[in-house]
Amino acid sequence: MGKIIVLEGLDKSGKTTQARLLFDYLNDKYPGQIDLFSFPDYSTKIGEEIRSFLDGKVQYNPQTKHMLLSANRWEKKENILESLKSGKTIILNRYYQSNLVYGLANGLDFEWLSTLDRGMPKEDITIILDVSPRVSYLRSIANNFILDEFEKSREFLEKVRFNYLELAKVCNWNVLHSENSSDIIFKSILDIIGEQ
Ligand SMILES: Nc1ncnc2c1ncn2[C@@H]1O[C@H](COP(=O)(O)OP(=O)(O)O)[C@@H](O)[C@H]1O
Ligand SMILES: Cc1cn([C@H]2C[C@H](O)[C@@H](COP(=O)(O)OP(=O)(O)O)O2)c(=O)[nH]c1=O
Repeated sequence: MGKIIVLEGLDKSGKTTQARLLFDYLNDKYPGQIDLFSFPDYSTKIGEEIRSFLDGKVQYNPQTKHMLLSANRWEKKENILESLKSGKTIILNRYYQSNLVYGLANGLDFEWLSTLDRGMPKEDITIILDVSPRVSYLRSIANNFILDEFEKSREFLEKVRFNYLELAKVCNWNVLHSENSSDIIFKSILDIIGEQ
């Protein structure tokens, strides 16, 4: 395969669930040939800083937040390139697309946001798991999740969803209705990546 597949969507849209299912499925089919990366990667120093502002423990202006979110990907550039060089397929649970849609919703400029990730490996396929902010919220409270700074406002999540759907039209992103069961969504993902 040797592809970069990006899973995107609102918080609690099912990205982690589907990334795991896809990893297990592909890794069975192509043993040792699949890597999975998630962003934000909270395990690094920059990741810890991201966790702190998402938890409201430190305050930054939107530019600084989105620069840190981008820097967190640059930290992983060599790891991603290494995987690609060895011919592996990479599944990304969020990538630069998150910074575009959330950054726009935070009032930042599209070109400025795009530049932050310019030079990072380009994806082959982007799949947006589309759910309404209401479903995102209901899944959060059903699981007693604590809402982070970006998840607290329904109006903000409406903007993020709008941005996903608008950018999907011009950026060739696949939009998948994701309020169905995990099984149905997973089958559609396999269809999109041509692995059915
Ligand atoms: N298709 C689905 N239908 C109902 N609940 C789901 C579905 N997919 C995931 N969930 C649940 O929603 C919550 C968020 O899922 P998760 O995969 O962690 O989303 P994300 O990574 O996008 O935040 C979890 O509790 C998960 O079990
Ligand atoms: C990776 C990334 C995430 N985000 C936002 C989306 C989410 O609201 C928030 C945290 O990501 P999230 O996927 O919700 O992390 P977790 O599920 O582990 O809590 O950061 C950006 O704005 N830009 C980015 O580049």
